Amino acid sequence: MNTPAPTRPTAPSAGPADAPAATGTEAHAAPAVEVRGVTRRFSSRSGEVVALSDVDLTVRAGEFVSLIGPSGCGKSTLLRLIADLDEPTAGELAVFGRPPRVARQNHDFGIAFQQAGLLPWRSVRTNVELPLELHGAGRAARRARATELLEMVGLADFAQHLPHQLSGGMQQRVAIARALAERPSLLLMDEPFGALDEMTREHVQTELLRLRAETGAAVVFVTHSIPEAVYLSDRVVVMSARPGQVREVVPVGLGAARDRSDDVREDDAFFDRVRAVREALHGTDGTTPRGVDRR
Ligand SMILES: Nc1ncnc2c1ncn2[C@@H]1O[C@H](COP(=O)(O)OP(=O)(O)OP(=O)(O)O)[C@@H](O)[C@H]1O
Repeated sequence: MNTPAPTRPTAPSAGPADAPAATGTEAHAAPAVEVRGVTRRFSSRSGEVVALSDVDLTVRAGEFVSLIGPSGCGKSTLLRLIADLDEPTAGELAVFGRPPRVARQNHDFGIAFQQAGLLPWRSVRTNVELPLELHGAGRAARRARATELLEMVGLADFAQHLPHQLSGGMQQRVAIARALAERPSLLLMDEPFGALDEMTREHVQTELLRLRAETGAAVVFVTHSIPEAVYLSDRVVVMSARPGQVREVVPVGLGAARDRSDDVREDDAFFDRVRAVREALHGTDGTTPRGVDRR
């Protein structure tokens, strides 16, 4: 069961006009992601589910955008459409100006999901090398890139370990390193830190900000945590209960990712933005929707 559908949002604005300037190092003419009038219906024996209804969203190159909303409002569905793991019933999507399928073939994006999804029989190093191996990179190039990435995520000393010898947070860092292996200009992340304890989670959030500043990649990040969305993002896209629509877009403006230290979490500006996202989520009944975490 989901919370009752809220009233139709007033003028949801997720377009380029309100997006901050791209912060990435790589200049792209086209936005990282463009979603125009996207609807996704699922049919099953028990009837039809409208997961997304007429969604518009633009994510600029180098921008960090979080998607937050009640459980079942279509966040994962939207991410899967961007990643070419599914197709819309209506509407159009583009990744750097190209159809998602072409973007996938060009390795324009990397994906990290809640489960780190590492292959248990492969070492940390060879897990990170996997996408390069699948796409035909030579051994020396793979090794060099994996070494660089493991240093970047602070796991150079664990290259020979197997995944089960690492903590959950370390495994998630390996998954992020793997997602970055082919230098994607876009990272698609679906609750990547959802299974981590609070301290580890804050640590990997800070790490992700640093990596994002270093790589200049745009990020689309699905989360249930309001503070996580605020800490990480340039903008937070608040979605309504099913059928998922963009209810409101909250600009965060806590400064450039590379300058955002842990102390930001104690700032008045941070609490102010947390409150703004919470209010956008509340709907008409004043309660936090199911599946959204106030912590
Ligand atoms: N392959 C599918 N077949 C049928 N229904 C689906 C399918 N995928 C998603 N749905 C439905 O679409 C709706 C949106 O699902 P989705 O997983 O995108 O929501 P979500 O916002 O990511 O949820 P949560 O926050 O709980 O992870 C749900 O009602 C779900 O049951």
